[in-house]
Amino acid sequence: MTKFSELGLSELTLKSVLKMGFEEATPIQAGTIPVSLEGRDVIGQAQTGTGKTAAFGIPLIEKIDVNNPNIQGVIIAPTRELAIQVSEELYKLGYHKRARVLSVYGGADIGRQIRSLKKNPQIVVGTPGRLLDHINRRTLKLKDVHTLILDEADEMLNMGFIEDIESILSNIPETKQTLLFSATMPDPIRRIAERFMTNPEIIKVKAKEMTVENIEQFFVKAAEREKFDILARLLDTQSPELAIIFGRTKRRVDELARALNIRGYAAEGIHGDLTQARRMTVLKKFKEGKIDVLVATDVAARGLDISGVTHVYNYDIPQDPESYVHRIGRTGRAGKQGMAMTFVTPREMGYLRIVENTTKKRMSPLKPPSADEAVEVQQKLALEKIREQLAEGNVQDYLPFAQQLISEEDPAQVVAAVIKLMTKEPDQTPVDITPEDNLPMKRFNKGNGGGGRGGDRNRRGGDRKGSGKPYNKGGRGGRDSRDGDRKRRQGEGGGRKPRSNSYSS
Ligand SMILES: Nc1ncnc2c1ncn2[C@@H]1O[C@H](COP(=O)(O)OP(=O)(O)OP(=O)(O)O)[C@@H](O)[C@H]1O
Ligand SMILES: [Mg+2]
Repeated sequence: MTKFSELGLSELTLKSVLKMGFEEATPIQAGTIPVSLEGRDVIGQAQTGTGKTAAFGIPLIEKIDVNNPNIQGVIIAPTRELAIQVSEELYKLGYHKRARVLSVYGGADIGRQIRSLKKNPQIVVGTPGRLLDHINRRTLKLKDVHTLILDEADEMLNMGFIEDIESILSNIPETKQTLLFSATMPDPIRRIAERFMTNPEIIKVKAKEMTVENIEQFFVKAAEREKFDILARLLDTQSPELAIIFGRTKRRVDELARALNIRGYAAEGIHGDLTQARRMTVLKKFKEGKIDVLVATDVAARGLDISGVTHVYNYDIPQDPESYVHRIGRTGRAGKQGMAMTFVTPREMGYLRIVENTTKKRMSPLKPPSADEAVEVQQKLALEKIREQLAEGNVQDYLPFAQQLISEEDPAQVVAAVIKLMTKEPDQTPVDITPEDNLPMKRFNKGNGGGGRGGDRNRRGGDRKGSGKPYNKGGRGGRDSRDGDRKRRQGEGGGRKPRSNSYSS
């Protein structure tokens, strides 16, 4: 175990790190911080929730010259919410040093961002589209940038952001240091990444499995039409503190959120077609526990660090193993426990095996609870609440009513009625969820997923222009648009990408 005090950090940075409550460096931090401080290019790979943000953030803060008012570090992240979160963490890491950090992302007032840029931030965290927009408007001056960081690098290269990233890169001095981090780094993507790095050191935290051990992983085999009732029962029996439910498409997310509301759950959806204001409100409510179920597309799969997420449900099995790793990684962070449940239709079992082969971890079959079991758990929860209230006392104001009821009725009947009122009974209100097709049967041979992405109903064919380069054939046009402010371009939308299922760990 390495303590932060042993990493040779400056006093001010160390003070900020300790103020954040970090004492011991996680393995990826201990592995990459010294190499990054030497100025080497680094590719860092470690499991979800193991502190990659500080792993790249600390060396960057160390390298900021606070007497230089110009931008010195640029961090690119695939989604707006992640850009905001990363900028907040960098702000904390640079708190005592007084490093100035700004986030820029689509869907927000560009005029205000331009005014903020004039206040001389030293670190800018942004989504690719908006960063490029600022470069084109000449509102982002990059001549003093010495560090470029790509968080979730594989995702951005995979998504068709490669052109944007190359354009951003061409505006940054060649002498810069480049750092790339992700929990997943498929070989073909890593090779692309290495193209724009100089002799990078690859630091991979060795782990038996690609997912963290403290997430219990289950699969639920169910027909498409059964999924929703099973989900509701699972929510009732597992009583998550906070849960994220991932759906395949935006329509799916909207329908699930609505259906959950109808059945009495405090749920809201988030996806790339919502306004940025709406996305932020929903996320804030979730973080504050005002809603306890967040329904999301993969827009929320990468990087988001929300404490209290105890359960992740994959209502639809993800199409890539990488997506699975990141989705379930929203729980079980920083050493906490988590549970992940993945629904799979009988015909999609092949996908489940591909995921397992990649993560090197088997999911256990989970028998869906029956309606009776779900009620029983809810009744027990009601009892528990009553016992807690009794232990707390402070019920004298209610005693006269209690005495009145008991004088009129059989006491057992009275208590039974109270428990019934407090029990969330199974709600059979019909809900409307459009069935999704099974993912297409996959033909795959060793090391190559090879399958199409035909199952995605929401494909936006022309999302991004293909560049003719490998891995950029329309990117993930079919998936959620991460940086939704970008102009839709004309172009091929094949969405096929060669994919590797083999990892060298
Ligand atoms: N050294 C540390 N000691 C204790 N907690 C830490 C330490 N480093 C980071 N954390 C906390 O761990 C959590 C996860 O960190 P972070 O979001 O950086 O993970 P990550 O590796 O980037 O995950 P992902 O792959 O999902 O992006 C955060 O809440 C962070 O504050
Ligand atoms: Mg991260």
